[in-house]
Amino acid sequence: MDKKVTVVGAGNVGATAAQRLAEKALCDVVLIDIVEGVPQGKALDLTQASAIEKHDAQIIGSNSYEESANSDVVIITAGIPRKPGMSRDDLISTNAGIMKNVTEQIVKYSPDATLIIVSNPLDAMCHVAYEVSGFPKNRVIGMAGVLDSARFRAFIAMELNVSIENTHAFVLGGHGDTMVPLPRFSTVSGIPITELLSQERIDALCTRTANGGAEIVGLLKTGSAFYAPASSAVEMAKSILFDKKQILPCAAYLQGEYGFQDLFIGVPVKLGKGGVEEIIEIKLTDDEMAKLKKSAAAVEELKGVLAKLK
Ligand SMILES: NC(=O)C1=CN([C@@H]2O[C@H](COP(=O)(O)OP(=O)(O)OC[C@H]3O[C@@H](n4cnc5c(N)ncnc54)[C@H](O)[C@@H]3O)[C@@H](O)[C@H]2O)C=CC1
Ligand SMILES: O=C([O-])CC(=O)C(=O)O
Repeated sequence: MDKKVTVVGAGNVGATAAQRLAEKALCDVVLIDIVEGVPQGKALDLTQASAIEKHDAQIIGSNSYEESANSDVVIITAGIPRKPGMSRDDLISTNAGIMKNVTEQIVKYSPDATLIIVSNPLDAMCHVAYEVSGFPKNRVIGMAGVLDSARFRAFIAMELNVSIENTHAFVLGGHGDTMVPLPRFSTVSGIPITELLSQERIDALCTRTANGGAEIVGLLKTGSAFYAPASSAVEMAKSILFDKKQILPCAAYLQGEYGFQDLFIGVPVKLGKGGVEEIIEIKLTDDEMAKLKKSAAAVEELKGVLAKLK
């Protein structure tokens, strides 16, 4: 294939993302992990499945980065997931070290790649990858808003008993407890949900969305969600690889947009061959802006934790 994506971390999110990339025949895939045998075993298993799934994507597993050379996109999922009772922020010290190490290796072999960061705490990990890579801001992007919006869409479809295909939703802000679902911009066939649901029900769906990750951690007990996270990262990769210019909520590095400076946070962006090709600034109400500021303050706090870890 003429496109190549490396997925770092061959665990739940990484292996599922590799499967989706290959089975959608989007690109060749290199799957990397530190655990010996795991990326190789999963790559071989996926290759054997391709006989039945009918695609020609090459899938290679490795413990080193040579095979990743010249990737168009790199999805970084390496790191530990949380367990019940933990917040994503509790992962910061372990995952910051892993993110630094992985990013150093990636840039050595794929200096022109666009990075899609998945590891948590997401917005803080974007800061680590951005600083360590030295990449321009348009080529370091965090996956969170696509997932959080997919959750919101699922809850809207369940509530109204309509096709999830008809739903659209926007969740902005950091990927933590303070994320900001935006009902005004969340629609069913173009109709804002504010026209279709009571404020009380909307509030309930927003709360469930903000707790969407924790709800699944509570059910799984041994780790966190991975099917929808993998789908979300692949959706972003597809828009970049095929220059689709989709407008998706992603963590992007803001330099003045929405009034924030030097901060990764979820906002609507245009994703194409150039990575983040545009940050879309929508006019928010005072209440929405206050929520976004609160969410930004939580990310700022994590930036402070990162500075102390150095
Ligand atoms: N941004 C988001 O919306 C989401 C983020 N996540 C985060 O993604 C991360 C991965 O989650 P899962 O795949 O469920 O975890 P997992 O434990 O199944 O997989 C993580 C993999 O990373 C590998 N790894 C650890 N250190 C590494 C290193 N230095 N180099 C290469 N590989 C390394 C591990 O061996 C493991 O196979 C977690 O931090 C989780 O919190 C998960 C879901 C959604
Ligand atoms: O909840 C977690 O720890 C994993 C994650 O970010 C999500 O599923 O939204």
